[in-house]
Amino acid sequence: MQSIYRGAVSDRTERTPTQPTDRTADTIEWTAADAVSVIRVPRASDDKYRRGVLGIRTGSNTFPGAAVLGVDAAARTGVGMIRYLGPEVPTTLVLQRRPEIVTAQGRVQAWLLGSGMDAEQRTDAETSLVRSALGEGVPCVIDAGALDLVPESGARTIITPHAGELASLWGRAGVTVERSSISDDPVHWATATAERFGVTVLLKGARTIIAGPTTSATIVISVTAASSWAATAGSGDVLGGILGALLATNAPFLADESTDILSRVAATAAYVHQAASTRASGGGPITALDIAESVGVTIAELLGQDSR
Ligand SMILES: NC(=O)C1=CN([C@@H]2O[C@H](COP(=O)(O)OP(=O)(O)OC[C@H]3O[C@@H](n4cnc5c(N)ncnc54)[C@H](O)[C@@H]3O)[C@@H](O)[C@H]2O)[C@@H](O)CC1
Ligand SMILES: Nc1ncnc2c1ncn2[C@@H]1O[C@H](COP(=O)(O)OP(=O)(O)O)[C@@H](O)[C@H]1O
Repeated sequence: MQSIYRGAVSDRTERTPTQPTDRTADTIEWTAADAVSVIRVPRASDDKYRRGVLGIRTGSNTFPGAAVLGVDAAARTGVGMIRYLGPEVPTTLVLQRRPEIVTAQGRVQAWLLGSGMDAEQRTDAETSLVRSALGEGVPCVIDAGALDLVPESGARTIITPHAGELASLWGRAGVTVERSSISDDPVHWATATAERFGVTVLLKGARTIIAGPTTSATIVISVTAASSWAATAGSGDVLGGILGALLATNAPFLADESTDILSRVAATAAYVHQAASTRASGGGPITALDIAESVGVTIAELLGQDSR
């Protein structure tokens, strides 16, 4: 497999990612080395803008915590800047937790949209702000309460539903499918969703499945959690932040729609999330914020293993 990063970013990313070996059926299990090949290490010539700016429209006055969790996770994944542009209550909480966050509008290289939103309660103004982000043409992550807008999204979109949210997405498209059917056959449903909606799908669960829209090069990737302590409220909001940051920092490489780059970035986010969960857990219970807080050191360990 040829690295799409060849000669592009840093010494670390100029190598060819490992050829995945753990194939079962048509699915590849993502490895630490695969994940490292997608993590962009800053260079001396970088500044905050060159590293990538992530725009985040998440949270609501009902679910402000989701915004805090996603922002914190994104910041710890390593991104040049985060612009958080949400309602008043989450904005206050985000700034209390992370004073580094910029709340002014401006250019971004990727968007994270929807965690902690409720599509039923979203105001027209909020909906049009999400639509406007989707229309900018930069890569987007669509989660939770913005998933109803997937039919309006562009090709460079990654959606991050759990099985229930995916069942609702199909229901809105006129196809009734039970949540349990999706959980029973996530590879089928992730693939079918990618084809039907023309987006990259990260279907969350104990075994997370990533599938891209149909091309001859399409691969289906799985990321299997080492334990299930991450099945806790807000854990998916943390994943959204990790993914958004990885998208923003990989923005220069995302223009080529003929590659599986979006799937690789999504798989890396799921890998970092499960590795951070494992590290934070140490075999015991964790909170979503524990996962976010262990992301930085988890990435450091992944990069360190790679250099040995
Ligand atoms: N701290 C926060 O602000 C959090 C916000 N969150 C946000 O909350 C929103 C809703 O996400 P969800 O995935 O929870 O919602 P969903 O609407 O996807 O799923 C709710 C489903 O769970 C079922 N359910 C509810 N309570 C149950 C119970 N006690 N036992 C069994 N089933 C039950 C409901 O019938 C429904 O089918 C999203 O926007 C999400 O991002 C969540 O991520 C949790 C943390
Ligand atoms: N049984 C499980 N074992 C391991 N990880 C899980 C399990 N169930 C869910 N997860 C992971 O936890 C996260 C849950 O996300 P989500 O369902 O969106 O929760 P929330 O909306 O509360 O943030 C996802 O990353 C998912 O892959």
